[in-house]
Parts: sequence; structure tokens; C-alpha cells
Amino acid sequence: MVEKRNPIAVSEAVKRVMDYAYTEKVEWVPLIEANERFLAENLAADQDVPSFDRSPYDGFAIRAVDSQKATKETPVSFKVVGEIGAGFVYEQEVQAFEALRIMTGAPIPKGCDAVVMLELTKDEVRDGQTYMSINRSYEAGTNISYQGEDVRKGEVLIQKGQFINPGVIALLATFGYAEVPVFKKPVVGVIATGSELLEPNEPLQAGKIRNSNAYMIMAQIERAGATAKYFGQFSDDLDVCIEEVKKALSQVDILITTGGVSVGDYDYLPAIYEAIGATVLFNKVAMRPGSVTTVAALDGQLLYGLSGNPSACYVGFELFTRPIIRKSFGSPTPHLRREKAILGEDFTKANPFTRFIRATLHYNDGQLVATPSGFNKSSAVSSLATANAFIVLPGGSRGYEKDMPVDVLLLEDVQGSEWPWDNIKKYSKL
Ligand SMILES: Nc1nc2c(c(=O)[nH]1)N[C@H]1C(S)=C(S)[C@@H](COP(=O)(O)OP(=O)(O)OC[C@H]3O[C@@H](n4cnc5c(N)ncnc54)[C@H](O)[C@@H]3O)O[C@H]1N2
Ligand code: MOO
Repeated sequence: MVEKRNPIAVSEAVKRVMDYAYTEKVEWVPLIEANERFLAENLAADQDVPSFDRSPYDGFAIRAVDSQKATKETPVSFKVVGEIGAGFVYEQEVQAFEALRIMTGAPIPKGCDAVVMLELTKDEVRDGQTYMSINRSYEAGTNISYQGEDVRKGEVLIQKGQFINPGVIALLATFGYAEVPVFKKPVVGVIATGSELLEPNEPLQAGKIRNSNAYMIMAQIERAGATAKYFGQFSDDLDVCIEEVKKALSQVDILITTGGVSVGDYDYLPAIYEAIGATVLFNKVAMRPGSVTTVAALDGQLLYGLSGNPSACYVGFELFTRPIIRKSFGSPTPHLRREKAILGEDFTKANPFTRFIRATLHYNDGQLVATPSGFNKSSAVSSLATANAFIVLPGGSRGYEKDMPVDVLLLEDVQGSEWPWDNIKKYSKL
């Protein structure tokens, strides 16, 4: 007698997974290795940036008051009393009608409150002494980069859980983080199931297919920010499979299997969960593809039984595994980003369950348009390659028409673009 499974709503399934306990783990890594990781503590400024008033130009530091009478006809001359490069401090105080030659990035010397760009000065040597003259006046504060103008001491700059990109790396370096606290990447194990599977390096044989899912999932794991560990394919013997799962669980934080989760004679996963004492959180979700997605829990570890069908497997990962990985990085927004779009073509299939259609997004005159990216069965692999979003069509409809508003979930947060500036439009007369 085949077990009857009752589907639960997608949001209920997501809730059951997300409610499952997990522990954030922190490690310290060298600064450059922190790129593309997630910061494990708030970054607060323990100094002003810049930490001293400095010159933004090569030129001369002066007292602005001395320049007040300078005009084209009556230039004012300054005695050049020294020179200061970036990285050095000029200790003396600059006096009336004195100027200090200053380089970009050097601290403004005591007594000075303006910098004149080199190009706007003239210099001459009289009796072995250099003088420079200017032919206009300057306000106090001209060309000074003030202490703290970029960052004020005490400001919280980045919150815990922030994705570390090159800009964040720059900030971390600025505040002296040679080592950075980041969340540890969970190790996510992958096992493929099915006697029909060949590995990508094997020639095709009658009745067999190549194992695309294991590699696809590993790439999804890495895209989510975790570390993938491949355990190969299950053996054909249930007892051996049970041992394989136990062994894999001892080496990973999360374990994903693909295939063998439905009701076929060789679908071993339900028996394996029972044998190892795992609690099944759900084994049927009211969604397409991926209705067979199963998640079980054992002693703080989650076991994902994703579908064998590639599109179903892909969707199951993005909806239920990715957010758990992102949650372990302290992310307050662990789920795929949601946007509004309009449907690029009719989708006439009835929707008893919520559908997650692999789709390609583009903008048409500022309007985001989502078009199914190709062959749309749960077994499809081709449409995955061009998908950068899922169109979400709620269950209980007879189909959807082109131009109807839909929700989309973005698969890649940061999209590239072709060079965008050749045909830039003018939007206003200003
Ligand atoms: N009588 C029923 N049959 C099926 C049901 C059902 O409710 N009653 N559900 C269908 C649905 S929906 C799906 S989805 C699939 C899910 O099956 P499994 O997750 O158990 O996966 P398998 O049966 O092992 O394989 C399904 C399909 O995917 C291919 N596959 C498997 N592994 C891989 C891999 N690593 N790479 C690429 N392709 C893979 C496999 O050859 C099958 O074609 O069950 C339906 N059946
Ligand atoms: O799990 Mo199945 O993908 O609904 O086709």
C-alpha cells in the first residue's frame, strides 16, 4: 500500500525549515579571504576618517587671511618655508605671508586654513629663497579635507550579516582589520541516487542519463555561500545507503540527496530517514515543480531530500536550502529577493499548486518583464541555464495571460549588463 502524502503550503514548508534550530559559528580569516563572506559582527568606527585635516591637492598651504588683497593686478607673494609630503607631519606653525609646499594627502600644517592648487600659483627664487604668488583671494577652508568628513568615530558602518564586497574590504582595511570575523561556511554534503546515473565523464549508455543534479546543487551551494562536499552516488543496497548517509552526516552540517524521494520501488529516502531516526518535517509541498521535496531533521542537522527531476531539484534548493545557509550567515533577508514584473507571454496551464516557473527577466521601457525561459516540465534541464528568476504563480487558477502582474524571485542578486552608456536617453531639459 502506497503511503498517502498530504501537501502543505509552500509558506508553511518554508516556516518549518526556518524554525529549525541552528547555530551561527564564527571564524577569523585574513582580510582578503573575507571577500564574498558574511561579516559576523557590527563594524563601528573607532577613529575619524580621515583622521586628520589633509590636503586634497598638490599645492601650497597658506593662511587664507593673507590672501585677501590678492588680485590679478596686485598679486600677493608668500615665502615658501618648507615642503610636506603625504605621510609626514610639519611641526612648526606657519606664520603670516608664509606658505608651505604641500602634496595631496599630507596633513594641513598648524596655522594654515586653505590650500592653493599648484596650477594657480607662480613661483620665483630671490636671493636663494623660493616665493610663490597668487592673484586671487581664498576663503578659510578652501581645499581642505576635514578630519571625520568621510566617517565619524563611533558610527556603525556595517551591520553583522553584511555580505563582504570589495567596498567593505576597503572599509575593513581602513579600520585595521588584518583579520576579519566572518560566519563559518556550513559544509553541505550532496549524494545522488539512481541506478540510471552516469557521471559527466562517462559515455552515454542505453537507458542511462548523466548526473546533472549533483553538480548543479554543488554550484547552488557555492552561490549561496556555503561549501559543497560531494559523496558520489548511492549504492543499490538500502543497508549500504543507510551507512553512507550516517557517514556523510558525520562530516557535514547539512546533507542533500537528490532523487529517490517519491513513491517508486527504489525510492529509498523515506526508509533511510526512518532507519536513522530522523524526523520528517514535510514530504509533500503544494508547489510545482518540487512537490516531492522532503526535509527531515536529526540532532540539529537538516537532511534535504530534493527531487530527482532537475527543475524540481533546483527550485527545492533555492526555496528551502538557500535561506538556511543565508540564515547561518546572520542574514535578516535570507530568502530570494522578490520583485514585481509583468508576464512576458501567456501561461495557459491550470495551476492547482503554486508554480515556480524558471524565467528570464528583461526591462521594456522601465517595466520589468518576466518570460518563461523555455521547456517547462519538472524534468527540464535546458530552461535552467537561461533562468535568472522564478515567476511565482499562486495555485488555484486556470492560467495567466501576457502582461498580467506577477511576483518574481531573483536568482542572482547582482546582475551584469552590457555596456550601458552608448544610447543613454535625456529624460529632462535641465
Ligand atoms: N506514482 C507517482 N510517481 C511520481 C510521483 C508521484 O507522486 N506518484 N511524483 C512525481 C514527481 S512530481 C516527481 S518530481 C518525481 C520525483 O521523483 P524522485 O524525486 O523520487 O526522483 P527519481 O524518481 O529518482 O528521479 C526522477 C527523475 O529525475 C531523474 N534524475 C534523478 N537523479 C538525477 C540526477 N542526479 N541528475 C539528473 N537527473 C536525475 C531520473 O532519472 C528521473 O527521470 O517523481 C514523479 N513520480
Ligand atoms: O515534484 Mo514534481 O516536480 O512536482 O514534478
